[in-house]
Amino acid sequence: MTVTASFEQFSKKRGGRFAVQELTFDVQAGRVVGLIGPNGAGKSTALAGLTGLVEPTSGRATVFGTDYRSLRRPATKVGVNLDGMDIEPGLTGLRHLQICQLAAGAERQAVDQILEQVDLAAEAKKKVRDYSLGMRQRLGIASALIGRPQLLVLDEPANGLDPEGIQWLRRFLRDFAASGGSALVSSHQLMELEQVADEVVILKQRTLFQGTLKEAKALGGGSLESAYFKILDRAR
Ligand SMILES: Nc1ncnc2c1ncn2[C@@H]1O[C@H](COP(=O)(O)OP(=O)(O)OP(=O)(O)O)[C@@H](O)[C@H]1O
Repeated sequence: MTVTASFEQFSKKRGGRFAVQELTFDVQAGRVVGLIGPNGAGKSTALAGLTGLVEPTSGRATVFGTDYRSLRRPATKVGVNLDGMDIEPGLTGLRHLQICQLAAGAERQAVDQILEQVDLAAEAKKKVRDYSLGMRQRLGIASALIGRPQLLVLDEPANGLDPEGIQWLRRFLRDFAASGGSALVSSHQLMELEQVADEVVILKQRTLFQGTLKEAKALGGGSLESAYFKILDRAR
């Protein structure tokens, strides 16, 4: 199995205390891994560490066996959409994606293909300020896809999506994994994650659980949500 992302004893102190402590797990090709935990658990910090936006205090987080920052054309390997990666509201969706395409060194035709893929072709010439939250979310995913990466790192991708959008995201992630891609996805939407993840990591500064979705659900009598609350309760 090919490991596409790896945390090895990854720890990060923020504001004098550990936001994440000794996080260790791998993401393998063809797998969707869900990263869950309460607000402030360190999920965004872990994803930022993986994508070179924060330096670990100790340990490592790597993609394809190396630091994200040392990848030559990172967007062709790893597609990233994190919280706070705001899109300039005065640009059209099309223009935003063209800029991403140039920055990624991707082919020009990728822009139209990916707009189709995320169902935004009809709204591509609208300004981002006139997009709904769900449309902005899909544009963010489009930006992550522009370099045709093999690994996706997505922070709360289901936020703001309507039921159709959620269904689209689920199908998209399953197809992406079926074609050999992998994804590390943080989410608060446990019911949603239950539909899409192969593996689950529950984080609250430290790892409280890691295993397959099946193992997690078994702990909660068949429900990821019940397992999640049980595991958090035990850790109190
Ligand atoms: N730039 C920062 N400076 C100082 N502390 C920070 C910073 N960013 C995050 N933190 C702290 O690190 C901890 C983890 O935050 P983080 O955003 O990684 O959690 P999260 O699991 O993504 O939360 P949420 O689900 O609310 O998005 C929190 O205690 C937070 O206050």
